[in-house]
Amino acid sequence: MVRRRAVRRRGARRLARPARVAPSLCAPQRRQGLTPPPPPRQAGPMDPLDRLDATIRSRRDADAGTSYVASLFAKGRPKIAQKVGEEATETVIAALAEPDKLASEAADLVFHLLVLLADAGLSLDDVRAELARREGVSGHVEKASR
Ligand SMILES: N=c1c2ncn([C@@H]3O[C@H](COP(=O)(O)OP(=O)(O)OP(=O)(O)O)[C@@H](O)[C@H]3O)c2ncn1[C@@H]1O[C@H](COP(=O)(O)O)[C@@H](O)[C@H]1O
Repeated sequence: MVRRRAVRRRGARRLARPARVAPSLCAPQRRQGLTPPPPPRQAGPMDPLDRLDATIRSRRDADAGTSYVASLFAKGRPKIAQKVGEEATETVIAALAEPDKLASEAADLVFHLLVLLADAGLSLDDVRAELARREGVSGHVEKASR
């Protein structure tokens, strides 16, 4: 009887302890990328991209003499689209020849792309929604289903 109670107590202690996974099982899993990714960073007013997107849309009726974004809107969509093309080319050149300039060129590209989206009445949220819709579907799988 005394022995059975001791066994029961040991069992309860074992249940109360958090489950441990041997480190030898964890490490290879992490290396193979099988552990879940960290939670996504929350977008919102503190995100520089969201702030930029809002600033760009707020320039729609601004003075083209004082606002570069307003001057782009005033020139029209073909000119904005041309700027996106130029910045994309500069980004590609940086990636291949001047990697230290890649982040800066990518910022120019994203900035002009946001202006183009705004001119077409779209925002970063529309791009987010499209990317969310695609989430988890491999490009290979999507292509094969066409
Ligand atoms: N992030 C940017 C940003 N990135 C790049 N640029 C401008 O984009 C322009 C690109 O220069 P280019 O020589 O390629 O183009 P360009 O001078 O128009 O020459 P052309 O194509 O006309 O020949 C430069 O004037 C850069 O300063 C930007 N201008 C503004 N912003 C952001 O937009 C906000 C609003 O800007 P304003 O509308 O000017 O108040 C700013 O507070 C910034 O946060």
